[in-house]
Amino acid sequence: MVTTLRFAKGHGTLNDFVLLPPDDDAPDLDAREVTFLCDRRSGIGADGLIRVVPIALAPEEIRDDSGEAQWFMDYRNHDGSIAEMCGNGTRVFAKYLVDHHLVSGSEFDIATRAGVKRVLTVGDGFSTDLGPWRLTRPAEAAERGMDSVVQVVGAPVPLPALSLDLGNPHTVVALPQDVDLGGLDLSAAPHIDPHPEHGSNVEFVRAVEPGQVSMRVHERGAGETRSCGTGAAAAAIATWWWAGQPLDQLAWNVDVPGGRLGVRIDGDRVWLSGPAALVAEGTVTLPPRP
Ligand SMILES: N[C@@H](CCC[C@H](N)C(=O)O)C(=O)O
Repeated sequence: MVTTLRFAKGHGTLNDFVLLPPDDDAPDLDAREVTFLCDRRSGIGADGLIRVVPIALAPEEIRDDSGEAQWFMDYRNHDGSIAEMCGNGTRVFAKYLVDHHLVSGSEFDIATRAGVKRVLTVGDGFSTDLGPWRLTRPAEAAERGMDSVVQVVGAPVPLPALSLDLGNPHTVVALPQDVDLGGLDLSAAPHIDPHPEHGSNVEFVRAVEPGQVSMRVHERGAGETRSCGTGAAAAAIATWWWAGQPLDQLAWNVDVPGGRLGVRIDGDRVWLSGPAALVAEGTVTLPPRP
């Protein structure tokens, strides 16, 4: 049987996504089909895939916890694995909902596997309440500021890192001044010790000035990407944590290869803001199932 799907393509600071519009008849995609769609040569090409799912068709555990949300962001990584959350994805998802008149007003909720997220329209982009953040290993983080080490090609020695949970897992490395951020080789996954049970996104961060960092990221399930929204939030929170949590430094600019993201730390919650763009719509035919 030939399956043809409608799709849209979008990005947030060059973290790019294939979006599949609401479609009652669309089949559940397996990992092979997700990787086909995300492949940059044989498919459309993207860091991840987002299905736009009416809340009534979302899995029961998502529906039960969906509050006012009318839409579920079903997120898959480039390799077909499921991720709990995608910060840049929430803005591109919001852009799709707004442009297709699927929501009204300038504030609305979207359901994700990491809970309901409120999105606000701001300027030419969106701001998302990513919700609560937490230190993955608070005792070690409080005592030493670090809880793991990361080995990466381009750094001479393993580098201390801090693990954070933003709904999805992050390991943030503060780059020493003598290691060049641009010189790191992120073509292979950095090695984390101890290895997180469910894997981790890994952010390499250079503090530029108070309230500003530069970052590169290796994403779980996708490899190096030009941006990661939850990663930017983790990078800002970790840098703020290492600085002693100063109350006059709650707003951060995070520069990534794909542009600039804003992060605002609000107690145990965190907000992410930035642009979102839709660049194409079309149809695509899936390879036949074996
Ligand atoms: N790019 C995203 C994060 C996508 C999921 C991540 N790769 C994971 O597996 O947790 C973002 O903008 O947050």
